[in-house]
Amino acid sequence: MHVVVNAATSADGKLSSRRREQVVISGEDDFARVDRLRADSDAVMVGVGTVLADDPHLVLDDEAYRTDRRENNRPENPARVVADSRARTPLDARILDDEARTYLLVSEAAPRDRLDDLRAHGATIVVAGEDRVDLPAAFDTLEAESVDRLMVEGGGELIFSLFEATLVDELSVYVGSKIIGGRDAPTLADGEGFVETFPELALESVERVDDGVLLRYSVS
Ligand SMILES: NC(=O)c1ccc[n+]([C@@H]2O[C@H](COP(=O)([O-])OP(=O)(O)OC[C@H]3O[C@@H](n4cnc5c(N)ncnc54)[C@H](O)[C@@H]3O)[C@@H](O)[C@H]2O)c1
Ligand SMILES: Nc1nc(=O)c(N)c(NC[C@H](O)[C@H](O)[C@H](O)COP(=O)(O)O)[nH]1
Repeated sequence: MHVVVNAATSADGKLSSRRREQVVISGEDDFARVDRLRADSDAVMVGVGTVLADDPHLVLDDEAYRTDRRENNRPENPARVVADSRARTPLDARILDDEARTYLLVSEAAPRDRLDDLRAHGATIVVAGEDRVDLPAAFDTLEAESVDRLMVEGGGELIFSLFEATLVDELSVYVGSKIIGGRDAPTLADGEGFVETFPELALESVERVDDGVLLRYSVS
């Protein structure tokens, strides 16, 4: 599976404020680029922290992309994937509507009755890992479901885990021209952090977009 991580950070590397509420960092052109990336993917993934903070919809904005996918015998929208160890996704989350298929990756620690409720709201449950989602195992299941190209939209906890598990092939970061600050504000890669060996990136391109900079890296 090819995994592309995309995120928008402030100039000081934050994904949002210390209140963990969504901050709009991208401009119009960057959001259009994100929509294109989604359209080119079989599935779009976030962590449950992002579902709880932003309630994202994760479907395509541009009708032309939907039409194009339909004409190519693909689902109108990419599937949605949430890493959600304890099945905390709210039953009224926007990702549970019927506009796209939604996979919830959970661990064995997720309460059974909660999983039944989420299934009844249309979710496809994938159990992988004892206490936390075992991402490599869950990705094998997604691959068996024809997810060959996965786009990850954050947040920082999930992105760190993906780098830790060496699952990332490409990273694009839009760096917007604002400062958010806050030692507890989420950054691009949170988690435990690396201390001895660090994932190395190869810078592929640098481009001015809106009022910021788009950095594209491949991961060796
Ligand atoms: N600017 C951006 O591009 C952008 C993108 C997405 C999110 N955000 C912001 O990021 C914040 C949310 O990020 P976050 O880091 O709190 O949450 P997150 O979205 O990274 O979700 C983390 C949660 O995922 C679950 N999870 C399950 N298995 C996991 C695993 N193996 N590794 C890691 N997590 C696993 C855990 O419950 C964990 O708490 C919000 O404030 C949101 O607004 C910004
Ligand atoms: N590219 C990008 N630029 C931003 O400035 C920003 N705040 C996000 N945040 C990502 C987060 O996951 C959002 O919640 C989804 O981008 C919302 O997606 P929807 O429009 O609801 O489909 N992403």
